[in-house]
Amino acid sequence: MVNEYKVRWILANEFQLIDDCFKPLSAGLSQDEIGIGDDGAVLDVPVGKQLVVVTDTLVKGVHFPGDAKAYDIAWKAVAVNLSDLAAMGAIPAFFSLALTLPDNDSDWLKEFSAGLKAIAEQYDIKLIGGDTTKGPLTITVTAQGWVDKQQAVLRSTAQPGDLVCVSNTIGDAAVGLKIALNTMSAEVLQALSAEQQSLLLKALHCPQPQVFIADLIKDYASSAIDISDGLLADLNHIIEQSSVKSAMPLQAVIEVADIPLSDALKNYVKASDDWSPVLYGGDDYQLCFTAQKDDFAEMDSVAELLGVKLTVIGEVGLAAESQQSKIQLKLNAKPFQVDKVGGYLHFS
Ligand SMILES: Nc1ncnc2c1ncn2[C@@H]1O[C@H](COP(=O)(O)OP(=O)(O)O)[C@@H](O)[C@H]1O
Ligand SMILES: Cc1ncc(C[n+]2csc(CCOP(=O)(O)OP(=O)(O)O)c2C)c(N)n1
Ligand SMILES: [Mg+2]
Repeated sequence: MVNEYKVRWILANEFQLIDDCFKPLSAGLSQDEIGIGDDGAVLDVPVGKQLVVVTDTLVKGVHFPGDAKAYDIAWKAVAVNLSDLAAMGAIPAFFSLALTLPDNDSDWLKEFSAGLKAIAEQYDIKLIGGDTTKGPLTITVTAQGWVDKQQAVLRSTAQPGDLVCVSNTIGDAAVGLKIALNTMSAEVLQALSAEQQSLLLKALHCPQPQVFIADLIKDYASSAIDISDGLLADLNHIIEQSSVKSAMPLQAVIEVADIPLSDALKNYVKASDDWSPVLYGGDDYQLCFTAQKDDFAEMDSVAELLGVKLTVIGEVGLAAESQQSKIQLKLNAKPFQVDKVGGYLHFS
């Protein structure tokens, strides 16, 4: 059945909205390609490459606070998708945008399209289409990228003896969320300078997807995942899927003290003795990957040239059959217990 509201919305606004806000982001396709304006986009696939397709949705109140800025919402909706592509070792090329809006607020849309433009320019990707409907604010982005044939990096190919590594720092966005939602005690908040608080909020609202190390991941990582649900939960996907694929019972032994923290997070952990944002906070959009020991030094030196810090936090090994958790945590070499291992769950 035709949705009356959608029809009204489309007739009144959609074409103007698309022309004004989104069509400019489609510029730069080749003469043979078709972007925004027809029933579908038509795109060339470079010779020798495979297409990698990812999609993620952001919902108001679930993925971002109700008072988040339109610019930041747009940035994050695209960033989380580029993060998935980077984890596959793929270079992003295009994205499409399914937008559900509660009303036609032109100031909000201008800000939203400025955020889209900023991230599209930063990572050289083109908007190739989408859909616009009326309803509770929800943004779904689908992104496409390329990887050399059969070189995509999977979650399921870690091997015993591999190092477990992460990019940059972990836990910033989860503590940023505590600041945004005002759920941190005044005492702990005092341990963070104003500048540190604003860096943590930036990590939450404007994550930097690790696009620039996608090629390195492709060339050196034995498996990879991006950290959206939390370090332990996402590493657990690598361990579980690699155990199935290799038909070996794998585990990861992680040294919590080696997990790279920003100065703000060091202050937070010191003041609160709470490791949960680091271990299962989520929203990091850093990469967690495994690599053979012999490959790490070379990979790390190239990453450094690209301005990305890589850190070894543990090692993959064989688990005892009786072992309950496939991730063993240590803090300064002593067994470290946490209340839960799970990360963010939508239906818990
Ligand atoms: N509604 C769905 N329909 C089909 N596949 C889905 C759906 N939701 C998730 N998936 C697939 O399940 C896998 C895991 O999804 P998810 O946990 O969202 O991964 P990520 O953290 O990388 O976004 C992915 O391959 C994803 O494409
Ligand atoms: C208002 C608000 N509450 C909670 C969070 C934390 N949060 C929401 S969803 C999520 C996990 C990532 O989202 P998901 O849809 O699971 O992404 P995917 O794993 O599919 O990439 C986290 C950490 C947030 N970012 N904003
Ligand atoms: Mg997803």
